[in-house]
Amino acid sequence: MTEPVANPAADVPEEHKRRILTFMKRSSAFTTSQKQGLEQFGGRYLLNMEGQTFNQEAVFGRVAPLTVEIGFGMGYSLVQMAQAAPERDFIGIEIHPNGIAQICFEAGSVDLPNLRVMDADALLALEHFFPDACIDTVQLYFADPWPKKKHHKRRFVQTHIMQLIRRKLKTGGVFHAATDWQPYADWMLEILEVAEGFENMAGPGQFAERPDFRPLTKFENRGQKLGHGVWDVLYRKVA
Ligand SMILES: C[S@@+](CC[C@H](N)C(=O)[O-])C[C@H]1O[C@@H](n2cnc3c(N)ncnc32)[C@H](O)[C@@H]1O
Repeated sequence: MTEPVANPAADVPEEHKRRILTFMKRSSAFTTSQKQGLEQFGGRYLLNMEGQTFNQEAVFGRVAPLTVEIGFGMGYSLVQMAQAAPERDFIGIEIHPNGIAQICFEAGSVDLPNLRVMDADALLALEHFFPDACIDTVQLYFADPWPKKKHHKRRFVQTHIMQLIRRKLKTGGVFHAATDWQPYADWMLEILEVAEGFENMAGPGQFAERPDFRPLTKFENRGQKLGHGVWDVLYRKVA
């Protein structure tokens, strides 16, 4: 997997400049479907977190098990997951404008009722938008591995971020991550094995079997073509 390429023209909001970011903001011209995605379906699928607190009943018209995906990329696999699990609600969080527009198009094209999307840094969304103990699953698939040592601080899986996720998960809720970058897989295992309030669902020190419910993502597919392996970790919040 390659590191994201910096786009000097991309605008970085002031509040992001002072924090360690887990992403590099980049964007390209919208395709016709991406334009259509925002124009036709943005109103239905985009959630605005400004001054708001998440209320599942108000957003989805029901209370159902809730999955939040951090960094869904173009969103194809998240749409597939939501289609395959109509009994659950899904919220995808992404900062890549093309991905946000694309997922609106994909979801709108199949009239998907159980998905919403946030154009936000997931760390800010988790901290400010979601109440504590409201999420059943947080998933993080093929997150940027930030392979250089000086960038390890930008990896999403960090001890303090796992405690933020723990706070937002219900007891019994699950954190699920997958990566095709072995050093990041080892890094995640090392952090999660000692993370307070979590237990490894695969057994101490073990990676999990690839679960059937996780569709092949765009980056997983890319990794497979490069001959990379894939590592899943599944941790349950126990307290
Ligand atoms: C390597 S891509 C993987 C995309 C997708 N999950 C896949 O497997 O194809 C990682 C994505 O995470 C997004 N991302 C990274 N940090 C994020 C954050 N703090 N909030 C929202 N999205 C983030 C990036 O914009 C990027 O699209």
